[in-house]
Amino acid sequence: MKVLVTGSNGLVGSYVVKQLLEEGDAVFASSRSADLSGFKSSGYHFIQCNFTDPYAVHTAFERIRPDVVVHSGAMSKPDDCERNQAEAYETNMAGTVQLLLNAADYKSFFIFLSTDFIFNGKEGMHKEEDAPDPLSYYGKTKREAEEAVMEYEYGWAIVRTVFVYGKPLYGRDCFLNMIAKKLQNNEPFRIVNDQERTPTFAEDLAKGISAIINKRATGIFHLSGEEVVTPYQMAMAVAGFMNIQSHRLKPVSTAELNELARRPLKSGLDVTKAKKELGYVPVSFKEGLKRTLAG
Ligand SMILES: NC(=O)C1=CN([C@@H]2O[C@H](COP(=O)(O)OP(=O)(O)OC[C@H]3O[C@@H](n4cnc5c(N)ncnc54)[C@H](OP(=O)(O)O)[C@@H]3O)[C@@H](O)[C@H]2O)C=CC1
Ligand SMILES: Cc1cn([C@H]2C[C@H](O)[C@@H](COP(=O)(O)OP(=O)(O)O[C@H]3O[C@@H](C)C(=O)[C@@H](O)[C@H]3O)O2)c(=O)[nH]c1=O
Repeated sequence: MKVLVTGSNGLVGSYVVKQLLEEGDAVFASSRSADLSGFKSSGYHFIQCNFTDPYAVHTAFERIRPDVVVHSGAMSKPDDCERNQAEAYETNMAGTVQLLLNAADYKSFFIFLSTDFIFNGKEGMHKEEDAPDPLSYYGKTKREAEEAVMEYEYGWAIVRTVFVYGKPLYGRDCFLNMIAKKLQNNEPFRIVNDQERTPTFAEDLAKGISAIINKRATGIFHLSGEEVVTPYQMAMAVAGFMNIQSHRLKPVSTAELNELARRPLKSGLDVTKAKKELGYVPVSFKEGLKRTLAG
């Protein structure tokens, strides 16, 4: 099976590529910049492509003729999206439409990575059918892209996930590694403690996406962890794992942190459907943390 994975230089894309290679698929990894990975297997191919460029996307699809597209590429920093709204729309919405148009030519099965930030976070533990109400421009672009995906005729799945963490395969640190470095250097850092999340271990997410591909499961799926924690609680778990009692991490409120993009306060996702229909079994946060930070 030939799978095109966009966003392969990112945290999520890197784990999806790894998982699919392990399963023996022909993986066409794609990012805007040059390949960061060290993947060497014969099933691995890299295509540098800006998916907002219609000609580049057309050429890539002509070459690959993918059976499946996993669209993980995005402008994924909510504050950047708030600041540069035209670029965020072009990347997250128009780029997704460009990929959908080309995927239709090859009747590829299309999987789109979306986010808990499409919800307003008033209730928390959202189910797939809950009404979207994004608070940030990032969330709005992802929701509009979801709506475009739902119009696709040849089989689609939308995977919503939350605060993904895992040992970086390459590329930038995840939140947990970033906190570990602050602790090691005894740096001061203010961390929000009134936002609830169900953080997602990247390996679990990649396995869930693979199950969707193998079952050709269509519709919306929530794939995240099951435990509700705040970023400050996550950071304290890192300190506990590292056995550091004295540190300069400080809990703050959302109002005090005063980030540019509004974030949902209660944003956990309910994964009951994925457990039932995909056999999705996420690890505990404790286990995910251990596997992220261990040697
Ligand atoms: N990380 C998280 O906690 C969560 C992520 N998500 C969603 O999951 C997906 C992946 O997130 P994550 O891995 O963290 O993202 P990253 O920011 O780590 O990676 C983004 C990837 O997208 C690529 N990309 C961005 N713009 C373009 C473009 N115009 N053309 C081609 N490639 C582009 C980047 O390429 P390059 O680096 O080469 O520029 C990079 O490979 C996103 O859709 C995000 O919205 C949802 C919920 C939580
Ligand atoms: C920079 C900073 C962040 N934080 C918190 C806010 C946030 O909860 C967490 C991580 O910060 P980030 O800005 O990376 O994450 P943030 O953008 O809030 O997280 C989101 O990412 C996008 C892609 C999603 O779709 C969401 O699911 C979600 O995980 O750390 C602090 O507490 N203090 C700080 O100084």
